Amino acid sequence: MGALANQPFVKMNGIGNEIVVVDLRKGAPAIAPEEARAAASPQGAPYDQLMALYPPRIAGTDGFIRIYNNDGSEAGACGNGMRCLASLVFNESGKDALTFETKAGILNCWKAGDGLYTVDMGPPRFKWNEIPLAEEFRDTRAIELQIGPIDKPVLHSPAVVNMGNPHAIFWVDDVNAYDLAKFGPLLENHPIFPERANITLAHIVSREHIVIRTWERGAGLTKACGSAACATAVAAARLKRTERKVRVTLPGGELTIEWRADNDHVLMTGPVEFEFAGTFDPQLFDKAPAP
Ligand SMILES: N[C@@H](CCC[C@H](N)C(=O)O)C(=O)O
Repeated sequence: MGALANQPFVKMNGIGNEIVVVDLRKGAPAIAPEEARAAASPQGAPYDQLMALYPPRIAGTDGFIRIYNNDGSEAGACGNGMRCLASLVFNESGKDALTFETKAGILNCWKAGDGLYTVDMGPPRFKWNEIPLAEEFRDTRAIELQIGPIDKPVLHSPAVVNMGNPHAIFWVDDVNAYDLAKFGPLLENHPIFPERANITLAHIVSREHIVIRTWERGAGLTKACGSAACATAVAAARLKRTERKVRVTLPGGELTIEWRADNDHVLMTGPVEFEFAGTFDPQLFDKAPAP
């Protein structure tokens, strides 16, 4: 028996990023890739990311979180999912601040008022081997990568950032003018990204406002990707094109992102929405398709 059969779940969204939260604090094995894929099927609870909450492994933390994409792969960070999961733990615990261990490190969350939640996503990483990239680039503010005809590229020179996950950001004038469903998978799986990458189109509207659309590694087109919003804000500020605090508009809503000058951490603030609660049918996992 795997981890998810008969397991209660909560379906939520973070500005349209489809999130399923599973509370495994009573103990359960790690979720196998085929189980994660079966859980995301139409007979399960279709999601972009599944957030699995395990008992704390480090004293002083509120739990250990593992994050799964709907293709069964594991993600390091998920900003929208963190807000959703934290909102549930805030409700049950009455606490004002929470600390979770994730693959991307220790993340703190707190209530920001007006139904908003802030997640401290930690510091961004910029070195080529931290993104990671397959070859050395000394300056990751714009790397040599393009798609389309060699003399007339459709997209080119992305900034790359690791924000718990690998991100590539292409600067454009209109995020809706590109077929991201076509270019996204090509770029996500480009050999320059040995661990694949999240692909974002970003339009800088002003020094305080950016509009983005993201093709997510392991999940495809989503209405919102919180870590992409963080990565984009950081990349734009690094190029001195924006302030360190910006409003980011995504297809599903808005986030406020602040790259702190004092400790280098990136703070993401936004809402969450509860949709429904359910229980995973064990038969779903009997029929789990082979990878
Ligand atoms: N939607 C998430 C990011 C999801 C992780 C990503 N697909 C990956 O595997 O890198 C967010 O809100 O940050």
